[in-house]
Amino acid sequence: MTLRFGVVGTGAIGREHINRITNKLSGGKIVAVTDVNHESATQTVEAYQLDAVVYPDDKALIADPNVDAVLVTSWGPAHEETVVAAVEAGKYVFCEKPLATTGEGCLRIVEAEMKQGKKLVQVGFMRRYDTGYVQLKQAIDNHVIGQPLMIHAAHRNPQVGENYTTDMAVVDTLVHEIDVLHWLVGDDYKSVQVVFPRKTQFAHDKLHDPQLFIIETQSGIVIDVEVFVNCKYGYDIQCEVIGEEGIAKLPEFPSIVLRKDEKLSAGILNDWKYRFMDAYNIEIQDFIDSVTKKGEPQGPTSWDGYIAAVTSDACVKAQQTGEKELIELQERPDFYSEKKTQTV
Ligand SMILES: NC(=O)c1ccc[n+]([C@@H]2O[C@H](COP(=O)([O-])OP(=O)(O)OC[C@H]3O[C@@H](n4cnc5c(N)ncnc54)[C@H](O)[C@@H]3O)[C@@H](O)[C@H]2O)c1
Ligand SMILES: O[C@H]1[C@H](O)[C@@H](O)[C@H](O)[C@@H](O)[C@H]1O
Repeated sequence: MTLRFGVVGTGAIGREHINRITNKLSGGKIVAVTDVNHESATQTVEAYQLDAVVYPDDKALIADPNVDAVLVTSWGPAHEETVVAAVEAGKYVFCEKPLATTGEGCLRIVEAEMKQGKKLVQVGFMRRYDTGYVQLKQAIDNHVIGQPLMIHAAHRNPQVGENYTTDMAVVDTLVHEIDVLHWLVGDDYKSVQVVFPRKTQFAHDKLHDPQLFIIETQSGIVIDVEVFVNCKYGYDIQCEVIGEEGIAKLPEFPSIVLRKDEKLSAGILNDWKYRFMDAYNIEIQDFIDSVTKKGEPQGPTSWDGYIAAVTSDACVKAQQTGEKELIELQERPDFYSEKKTQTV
């Protein structure tokens, strides 16, 4: 069976996903597209030579009986409305982060999905599909390093644009660690505190950069994540889990090692698109395969989207108050229980 996708939002990542579904992966086909910028949608159909209908809006696209799954790659604030409408129409959804910009918005999606009686939604937290993170999780799950006690992580971008503000360090950047780290250790978050070190001269007025987030889990694991989005030297993702019996570290992105001009050197990437290229391919292939073969996506769920939204809210609040803020989640419905939710 071919999974027929309708795409809402033909910007940067929308086009990347269209390209991978059309030219790299198997079992999926783009049959419809829409974008508030109509020209972007028509140009995308031309550029990728798609046999796809261009719809005026998401409602018309969702109503197309040829659309089995809706790929939501519009701006974050538009996600909730599209996802709820698609789920109510019984369509599968692959939604880029954020699932919705608030915890309440995510809960509305959760309710709509539970009403349908089966999982329809996968959230685009691609790091769970990155080989390095998968290996880290295996080491933790197989007790190779004993109980995890601490995690040191860093999320560094070479630079960001003028429109990137202090809160975006959470909702745009830290959100990846928020998702992947609780999955890694199988624990829920309890609290967060933010420390602002001396500001780099390369950050513009509306951005405090770098920032240090100290997050505690329910079982007492302490996680520190440095978010530094004008680090200059490259795109760099670090994660080290300190356990009772050893330490497990995320592998470096592969690079040849040069011996030249009296120097020993290895390359560092400068763009997130390359760092997680394989993970994006694997996550969308997994969505296609699990929906077509098992009738349900098996990746990050709407509940994971909810956890990320509530945690993001607490992190932004902690940025503003300077206090330790509690991360208070509602009880996980049985529908999303860990046993029922297969992990990658
Ligand atoms: N998983 C990741 O690593 C990752 C990476 C980049 C972006 N993202 C997420 O993907 C989403 C899109 O990011 P982007 O970089 O492609 O942005 P973008 O601005 O390049 O593209 C967004 C597109 O959505 C369109 N759009 C906005 N509202 C719409 C609506 N209501 N209906 C239809 N079209 C609409 C815009 O016109 C634009 O073409 C964001 O939520 C972003 O956070 C995730
Ligand atoms: O939207 C991007 C993307 O999510 C990247 O993975 C992250 O490193 C960037 O900080 C963010 O701006």
